[in-house]
Amino acid sequence: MESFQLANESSPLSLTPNFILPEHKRPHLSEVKYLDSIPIIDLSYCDGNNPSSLEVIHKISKACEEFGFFQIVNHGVPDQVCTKMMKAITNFFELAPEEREHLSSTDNTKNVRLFNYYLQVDGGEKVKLWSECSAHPWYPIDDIIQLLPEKIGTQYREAFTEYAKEVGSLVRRLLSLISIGLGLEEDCLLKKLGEQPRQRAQSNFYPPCLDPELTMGLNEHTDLNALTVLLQSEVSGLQVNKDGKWISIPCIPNAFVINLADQIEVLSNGRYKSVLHRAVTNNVQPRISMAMFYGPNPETIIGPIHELIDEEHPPKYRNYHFSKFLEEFFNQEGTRRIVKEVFELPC
Ligand SMILES: O=C(O)CCC(=O)C(=O)O
Ligand SMILES: [Fe+2]
Repeated sequence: MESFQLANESSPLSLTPNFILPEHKRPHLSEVKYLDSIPIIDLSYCDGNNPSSLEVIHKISKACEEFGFFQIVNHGVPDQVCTKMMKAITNFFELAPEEREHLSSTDNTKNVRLFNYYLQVDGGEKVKLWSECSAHPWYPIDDIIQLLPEKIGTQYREAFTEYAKEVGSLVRRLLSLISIGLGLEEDCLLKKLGEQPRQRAQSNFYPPCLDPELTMGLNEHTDLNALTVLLQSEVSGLQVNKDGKWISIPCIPNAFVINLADQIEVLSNGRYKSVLHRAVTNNVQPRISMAMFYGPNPETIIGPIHELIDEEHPPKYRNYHFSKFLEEFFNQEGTRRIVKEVFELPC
């Protein structure tokens, strides 16, 4: 790949000191585990109340308790819909910097924006992360299309419209399987997350880096929404924290990585986990991922679901408007965010 230039920079990306993390923030790649990974769940025979569905629900429930993450195969989203989406994102990040720079903004209240994460390290200095991210809502798609150069606008519109429709159905299906796994009515989580959900897409581009040990693509974080459906290119880089150790997530063609985010941890009263994950860089190939975030509307009240509270399981979190959660999340920009903990009740 030719050298990459971040949209908000004036020269091609290189490993200058403002990208180099202090020792204790580095990925320490030699300590990462490559063998045990998150469960891979086949959704082929999972519809209605047949015995194989119950088995799948059980696997999902176990994965949600133990890992907060799983991959799904045979999920019903046609391969070509995913391929087209990946191609459109690739073309987007291949635009010349001057064709993307008008999208670049540090204002995190902007609906559509291109940005580069940073980490505030000791002494207040900002270290940039080795990635560029583009975020926009699922609907209306015109919010982003009108800002894209004509030559990729049509392609992006077609790819994303189809992709968002498919992922939307998949999310509803997953939310019902997860609800059943929690012993709830199948539409419980969908209803709790409410009308007009906050649905945002984020594509992440990680250019190759000369020394992946010195940089991070995305710093460790949990997702702030309820459920994330992640599509990744055929290059690994995603790592999930399990019992304090980082494990690498293998790339499986046409699979999705599903991760539970903070609002499901709260709704499930801590039974299902929203787990720390991060993306590391590599020195060979660029990597692309797209996260489809599904969360509540800012006006929605989130708190542990009544049916999941009893004497043995007292509420772990207080109820809050999701807007308060968002406010706290954005206030912690640049740090290793600790957001859901702010809403925890004393035990
Ligand atoms: O690139 C990845 O695999 C992870 C992306 C991610 O965690 C996110 O966008 O929240
Ligand atoms: Fe994430």
